[in-house]
Amino acid sequence: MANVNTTNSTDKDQTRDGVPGEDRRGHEHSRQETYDVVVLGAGPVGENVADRASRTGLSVAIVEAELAGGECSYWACMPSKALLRPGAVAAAARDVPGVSAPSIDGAAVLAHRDEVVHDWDDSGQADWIESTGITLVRGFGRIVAPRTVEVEATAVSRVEDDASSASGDSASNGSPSNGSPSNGSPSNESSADGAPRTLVARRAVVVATGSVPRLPDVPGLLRAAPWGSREATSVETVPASLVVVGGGVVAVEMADAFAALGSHVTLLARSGLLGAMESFAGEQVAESLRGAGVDVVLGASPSRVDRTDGRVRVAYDGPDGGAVVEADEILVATGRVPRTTDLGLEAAGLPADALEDLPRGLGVDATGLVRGVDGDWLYASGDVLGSIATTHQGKYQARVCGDAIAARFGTDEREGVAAWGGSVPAAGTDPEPWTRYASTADGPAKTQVVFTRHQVAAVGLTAAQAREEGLDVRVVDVDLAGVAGGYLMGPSYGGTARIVVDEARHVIVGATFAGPEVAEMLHAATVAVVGEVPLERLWHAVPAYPTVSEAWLRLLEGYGL
Ligand SMILES: Cc1cc2nc3c(=O)[nH]c(=O)nc-3n(C[C@H](O)[C@H](O)[C@H](O)COP(=O)(O)OP(=O)(O)OC[C@H]3O[C@@H](n4cnc5c(N)ncnc54)[C@H](O)[C@@H]3O)c2cc1C
Ligand SMILES: NC(=O)c1ccc[n+]([C@@H]2O[C@H](COP(=O)([O-])OP(=O)(O)OC[C@H]3O[C@@H](n4cnc5c(N)ncnc54)[C@H](O)[C@@H]3O)[C@@H](O)[C@H]2O)c1
Repeated sequence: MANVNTTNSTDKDQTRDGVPGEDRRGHEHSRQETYDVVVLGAGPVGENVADRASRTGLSVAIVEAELAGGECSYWACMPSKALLRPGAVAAAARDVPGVSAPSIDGAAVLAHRDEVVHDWDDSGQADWIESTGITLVRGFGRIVAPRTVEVEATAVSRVEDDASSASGDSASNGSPSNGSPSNGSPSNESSADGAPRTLVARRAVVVATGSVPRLPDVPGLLRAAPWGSREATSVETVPASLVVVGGGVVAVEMADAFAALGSHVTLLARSGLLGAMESFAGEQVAESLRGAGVDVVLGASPSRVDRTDGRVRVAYDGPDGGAVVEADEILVATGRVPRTTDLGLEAAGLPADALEDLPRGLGVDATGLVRGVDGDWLYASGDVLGSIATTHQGKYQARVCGDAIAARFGTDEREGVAAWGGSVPAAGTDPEPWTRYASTADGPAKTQVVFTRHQVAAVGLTAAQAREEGLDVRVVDVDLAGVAGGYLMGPSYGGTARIVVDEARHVIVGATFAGPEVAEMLHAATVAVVGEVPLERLWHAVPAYPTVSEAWLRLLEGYGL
């Protein structure tokens, strides 16, 4: 068991701040180092927390078991979008009169994907981390006592084991997480002799360990070597045929990408597509996928999977009594679960109900502080919370969490921070919504874009969700084909824009856009929702002619303004 260094606050103990020390007390082979903050997981969320927390003079270590930059950079957001873009561009070009038929070179697309993920080499990310003064510790971290993390060198296999079955998923992205991916050949291994390192956090430990795919319990599935999203996004040879199981974001995006790359894709969804969004979104994406040659089977649940002679056979119950579909590969995209196992959270002093809830994620307040832990030293952000699983919302939580830690424990003045938002609330005190240290937007203003060629971009509540919350809402829809900017995109351009208006306040509480290239329409709606801009004021925001954004004019006219 690691020796817990109980030094507090500003003590400069045997190990210098943030610098690996020579202290070997208590553990036979363990090195003990003391930092103010230890972050578990260097995905986009962990990196952002670490960056923010370090800005008021706190020493910060970040522990990463695989690649700095996380799932998003190497196996999720970035490679998936690199695989999706060619199909969308080709479809858009096909719709413009006078443009010769575009073709897709699969090998070139995969080569570009390799560039986007920096050949799974995270040295750029590692360099960025080190350049900020944060210490990157390579290895698998586990909480062994309050404020104490032990880091084991055998990191890569442990996280893969955790993802088990289908595969682990992770991704990276932008600023902190914008650089290059890594390759799991650590530059900062947990210790030269392979012995665990013990990291003591004087102030806070932040769990940002992400999520892993969830596999349904279907007979024969595991033996059929199914793909998870990692296998799909890192594919080296495009299969001639692919069965995709699931109707969520991963399923529709990957079905679209592989269809564009030349696979014959069958998508089996147990209900409609994109069930968490407005129903027209899933219906239009299904139609678009069918147009791209995908066999979309709705109401289909796999009952048995077999692989023989390299071919996968998937029997499913569904329309007309079900059927069997055959393909070269099967991708399972049936959701993700927070990565909370084997993190030693039992040693963290979580209350019994929180321990029971761990498979569903860690419960935090609006600053990211885990509820019910003595001493208020445990924080969490991102996919591991089990609430929202997108990089941008995770990074938003991370900015709030990192800033709250920096403000609660830091010593240096942080330029710019005092200028807005006031003082940080005491640990355990809920901050006021929409104030500096509250991740309020996670509820009423969360955003998501689905990057299929017929995109879906949504913010806030669907009409059904708003009604469930007891709001008196009015819904306005506009056909994007009727907007001059839409017509100019191409004769077959079409889609839908919807706003959900809270009639009591005359503000938009939700908006959804479905159609080619609508992603960039989203932020205007997000600003309207977060700003609670009254419709009568929004009326003065004049969209330029002839852009697809003129849909806003039609939406307000549809409302009666
Ligand atoms: C196919 C796919 C496509 C996606 N596309 C998008 C998109 O376009 N846009 C979007 O916003 N979101 C997208 N997402 C979601 C996005 O990838 C996640 O929301 C995001 O990666 C979450 O970031 P995170 O830092 O919480 O977790 P992760 O990115 O999973 O990072 C967690 C990190 O912690 C490390 N780790 C775990 N346990 C330990 C441990 N014990 N010790 C040390 N390190 C540990 C892992 O190795 C990993 O690097 C996509 C997801 C998938 C699967
Ligand atoms: N563009 C993006 O922002 C993006 C892209 C990909 C993934 N992500 C994130 O990654 C997360 C995971 O994506 P996902 O698509 O795996 O999950 P999801 O929750 O979006 O969809 C899961 C799908 O699997 C189905 N399903 C669940 N259990 C099943 C079972 N036992 N049998 C058959 N079907 C079953 C559900 O009905 C649903 O259609 C999401 O939270 C998403 O936000 C985001």
